[in-house]
Amino acid sequence: MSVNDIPLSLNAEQLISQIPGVVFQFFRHHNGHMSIPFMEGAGVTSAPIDRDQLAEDANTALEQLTGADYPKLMSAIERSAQGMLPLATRFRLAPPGHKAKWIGVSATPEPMPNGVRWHGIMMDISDQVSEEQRLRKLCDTDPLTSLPNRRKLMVQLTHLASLSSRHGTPLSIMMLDIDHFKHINDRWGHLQGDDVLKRLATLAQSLLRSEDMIARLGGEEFMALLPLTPVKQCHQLADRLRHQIAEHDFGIGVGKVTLSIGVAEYRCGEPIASLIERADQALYSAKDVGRDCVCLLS
Ligand SMILES: Nc1nc2c(ncn2[C@@H]2O[C@H](COP(=O)(O)OP(=O)(O)OP(=O)(O)O)[C@@H](O)[C@H]2O)c(=O)[nH]1
Repeated sequence: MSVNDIPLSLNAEQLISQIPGVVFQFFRHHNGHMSIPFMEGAGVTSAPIDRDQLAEDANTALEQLTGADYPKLMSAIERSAQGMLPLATRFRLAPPGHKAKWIGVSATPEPMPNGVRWHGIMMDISDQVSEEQRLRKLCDTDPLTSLPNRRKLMVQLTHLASLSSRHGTPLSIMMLDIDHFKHINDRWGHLQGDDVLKRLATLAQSLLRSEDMIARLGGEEFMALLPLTPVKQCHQLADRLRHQIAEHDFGIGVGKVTLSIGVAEYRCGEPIASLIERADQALYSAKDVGRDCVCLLS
């Protein structure tokens, strides 16, 4: 008997109940009313689903989606309807008392006289999303200090500079470098040097606001981004940070770890490289005038 002779043991309905996902039909009326007239399958949520209710009205259920997921899903539906393009998006499903899951949706639109109808599938993609998040974190994080790395900082700086240009709001940066770090390594060993970097990262982060970002650029060099902060305030903050570091015992005695800091403020529309260059020059000046100080180039 060939493979083709083996009778199919499942009909379409039985098959759908076996797949790890949901097959659905979604309808959006021209007046905005939404419904899910057909939905079969499993594995998307362990919470009970009122299919009759969804067949009547899906608006109420969709409005329960968390955070930005509802507007994101609505705009994906709108784009798909406008261009008759495939719908492909994801959202979080967090029914009360049940584990939150990431659901991936993929559907094809079809114009109808009174609206648009989609046929598609939904699947639990929670494992895939947490793997993506783990890899993204790995790409963006300095492994020693757990601070954001240079790559993450440049993305954030680009974003903040564009906001600052658009709204005319201040943005300052600090370039920080540990003084004579080579001596610390030579005198107390590399492991102790690593420990200084880790403790300094934690301390500096605790002294900044949650909307600020401090990143490790590499070696003993760090950069902090301070949105909505004019350079005068940034200078004061840098000085406070410098003091706290100098007075802290990093396990090798008070006063053994000091920072030189260069500060600069973003000039509306300037290239990011030139802002960094000014902060860098200010840092060189701080080193030149004797270290353990903050410099600003006018
Ligand atoms: N422990 C440790 N040391 C590092 C790490 N990355 C870079 N270094 C060391 O940091 C030292 C930096 O030395 P330099 O560039 O001469 O700077 P410095 O000694 O701080 O001198 P100034 O910046 O001029 O005050 C070198 O000895 C590097 O080996 C790290 O991840 N861990």
